[in-house]
Amino acid sequence: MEASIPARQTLSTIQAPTPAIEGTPIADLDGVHVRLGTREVLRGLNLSLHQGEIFALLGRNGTGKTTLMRLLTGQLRPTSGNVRVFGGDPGRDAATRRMMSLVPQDIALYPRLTVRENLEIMAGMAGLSKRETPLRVEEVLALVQVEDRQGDLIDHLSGGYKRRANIAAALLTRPKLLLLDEPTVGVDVEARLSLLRTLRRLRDGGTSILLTTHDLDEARSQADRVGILAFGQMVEEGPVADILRRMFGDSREVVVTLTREPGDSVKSSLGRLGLAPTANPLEWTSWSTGVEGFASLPASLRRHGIDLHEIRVREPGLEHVLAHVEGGQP
Ligand SMILES: Nc1ncnc2c1ncn2[C@@H]1O[C@H](COP(=O)(O)OP(=O)(O)OP(=O)(O)O)[C@@H](O)[C@H]1O
Repeated sequence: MEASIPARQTLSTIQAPTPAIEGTPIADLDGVHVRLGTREVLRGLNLSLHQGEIFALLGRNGTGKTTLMRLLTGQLRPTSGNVRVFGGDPGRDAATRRMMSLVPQDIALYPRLTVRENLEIMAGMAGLSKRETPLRVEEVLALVQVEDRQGDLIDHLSGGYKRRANIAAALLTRPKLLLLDEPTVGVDVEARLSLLRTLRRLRDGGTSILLTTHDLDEARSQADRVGILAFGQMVEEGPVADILRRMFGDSREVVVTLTREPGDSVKSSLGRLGLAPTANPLEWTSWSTGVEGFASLPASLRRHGIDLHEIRVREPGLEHVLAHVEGGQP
């Protein structure tokens, strides 16, 4: 069996340089370092965001995704390095900050007021005039499709509707860059699809969207580009298909499921056949670039007296990318 890829070291050596990315940059982070307390959270991070794209920021808990958002919104200044958004410094320029909105993970609305009342108050706080407020409120209610619930108290809304109302508030100022911290966490499938449709509509209208998510399927299906944050840097960045091609080429993961947990001698045999253990003691994996690589595997396992329950071939996905980059050295 061919087990060529992806031992971590092998992968690092086959990675090609990131190809040039098209699109008008609207935000640039250049060599950004951030120290919080004794921790160096970001260590020379580089990132460009483009106009009219959905960019999904991925990475384990605590890797600095929220920190990066706070840099973009100017709530946090870098310890060193440069942050430019729409040509300005968000830490210094109020005009730059007004061009973007952050949708936090927590619902930032008054629970005992209706959706409409919340939006009217937020419009006033954002500096919209009394004359333009009603029209803009109507527009954002329509954009996030909460018109039918505008008279309900926030407290009485489901999680999905609360999220939509939260996004509606962020859209009052017509931001050119919308940042969302885990927008779909804890909402049901229907609400999630509706939220994602809203984001795509905004993107198609020219808004740039940066969102954080731990949902890899969502990132793959919705984002024009993803960025993977690990060890204080953007370790991978680009369209998912490009990252997968660059990292895995034609390789596919072969997953072997055994009928029972292997003992030491069977484990040695599996290792000799090029299979590596996974977190599930019944599952062993290898990588192969062609059918020939695994077609003979069932017979080989039988010869070693190993009972096979199932053999599957999997396309590489973002979970493989994350496992690879997060297993690297800081
Ligand atoms: N004020 C602070 N002082 C010290 N450390 C901090 C401070 N704020 C955040 N941190 C640490 O910085 C790191 C990055 O935090 P951040 O919230 O940006 O991570 P994250 O990727 O958004 O995490 P999650 O996925 O859990 O939301 C974490 O280890 C966090 O504990």
